[in-house]
Amino acid sequence: MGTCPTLSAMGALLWFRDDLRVQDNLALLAACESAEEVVAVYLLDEHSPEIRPLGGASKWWLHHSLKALHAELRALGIQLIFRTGAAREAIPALAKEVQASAVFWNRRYGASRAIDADIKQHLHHEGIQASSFPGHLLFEPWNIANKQGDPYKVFTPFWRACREQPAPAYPKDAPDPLGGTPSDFPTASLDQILPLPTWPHEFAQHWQPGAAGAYEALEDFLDHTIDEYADGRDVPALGHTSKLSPHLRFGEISPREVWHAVAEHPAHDSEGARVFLSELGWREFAWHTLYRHPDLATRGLDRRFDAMVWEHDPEGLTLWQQGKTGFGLVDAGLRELWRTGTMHNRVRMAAASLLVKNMMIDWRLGEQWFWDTLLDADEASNPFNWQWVAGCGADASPYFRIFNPETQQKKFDANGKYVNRWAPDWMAHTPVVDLRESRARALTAFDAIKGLPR
Ligand SMILES: Cc1cc2nc3c(=O)[nH]c(=O)nc-3n(C[C@H](O)[C@H](O)[C@H](O)COP(=O)(O)OP(=O)(O)OC[C@H]3O[C@@H](n4cnc5c(N)ncnc54)[C@H](O)[C@@H]3O)c2cc1C
Repeated sequence: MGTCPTLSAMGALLWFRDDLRVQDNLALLAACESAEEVVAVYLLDEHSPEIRPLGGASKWWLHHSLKALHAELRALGIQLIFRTGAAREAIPALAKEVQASAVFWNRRYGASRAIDADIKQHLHHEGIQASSFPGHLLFEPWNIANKQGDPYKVFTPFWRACREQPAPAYPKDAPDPLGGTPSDFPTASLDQILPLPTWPHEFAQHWQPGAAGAYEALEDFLDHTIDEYADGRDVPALGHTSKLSPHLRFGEISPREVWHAVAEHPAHDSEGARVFLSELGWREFAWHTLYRHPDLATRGLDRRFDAMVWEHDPEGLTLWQQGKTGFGLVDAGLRELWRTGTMHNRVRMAAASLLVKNMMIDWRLGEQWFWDTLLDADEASNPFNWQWVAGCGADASPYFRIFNPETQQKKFDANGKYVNRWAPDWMAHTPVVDLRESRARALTAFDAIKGLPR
């Protein structure tokens, strides 16, 4: 197509969002099957009110992930255009600019659904076909409900209901390359739309964004770790988890691919496989909860928590963010987070509990810090898990169950390997709270709201 200013009569626009892959990408397949020419776009939307602007760590990941996707699409004969703007205006305008006869995308499940619905309507009005496909979940949220047709509020029956569904669709291969060279529409550069943040010095030592990195992580997990997962997943120094979360977050691999890779593995009947799939179930539960509660990041599902009186403690928050709380496991986790863009799940729970329950700092402030620093931060799992720890979420840990960070350290890092790796100086910091007193204070605060309506 060379420098052709528009697509041919049967050209399609493919809109990438949280699905940065060519394998098992239903929108990409449909576009390639139905159109003679395809042009793709990634729109960085920081303007639409329904969109939560990405945190710094996520931008680092996204930059590298889009670079990898750009090359993969080129090999298929598809140009990936980079733009910025509010999607309601930018996508229909781009569809017109390239004279696309159809626009394809994979679904989103948070507040941004409203944007997609508006755009679909607008495009139809303009005589442009708009088609959406199952996105980054195993089961569409509207298909999982209890006998009364209500969404599940507790994980075990939710996951049982999911497992009773037909297995998630078998993953599809990438399409064959389209004939011809990719188009040459005007595009911003990746550096323009997503300049790399300067602070993540170490991320590249730990991560390889893009589908190749995702498949490597999956293979490594299946070859070496799945057998150890059930017991090892709770021990931060072992690293016996899949490290798939940022890859899943940006859709470089689909959960269907992960599901079927486990199902086909010789260990598919093992405890490790069962527990691992149920962790994918928690991811699913978080997204299904967001689907019903798009305000998950700002309001506790348990409305009693609207009345909770939190401490105003900016200094305490800073000490926590910097990993200087004087509690080894928590400090190690927060420094691991800053340096590598991740934190082990067990430590996330202990760190969040110290902030919310012992320090009595609003869970939303911790959630925002994780949003900015986690590479896997997503709009469902992050607030869902913060609410879980705080005691106001779905199937949450009750407010009165307060993690003791010292006991957690003794239990899950008995030899000190993890703490010494990330925060060897932790003892130099004065503990930010007295554990016994702060626990009593938290319980009193909960007593004050527990009689209110949920
Ligand atoms: C306070 C807090 C905040 C969190 N924020 C996020 C977040 O923003 N994004 C995120 O993906 N996970 C989040 N988690 C969940 C969990 O810590 C990470 O998914 C996990 O540590 C990622 O490592 P892994 O890929 O090696 O996980 P594995 O143990 O290998 O699990 C496999 C996959 O299951 C999913 N998963 C596992 N546990 C959970 C869970 N509790 N909730 C949702 N999905 C889960 C992830 O996609 C993960 O990649 C949070 C947990 C806590 C306690």
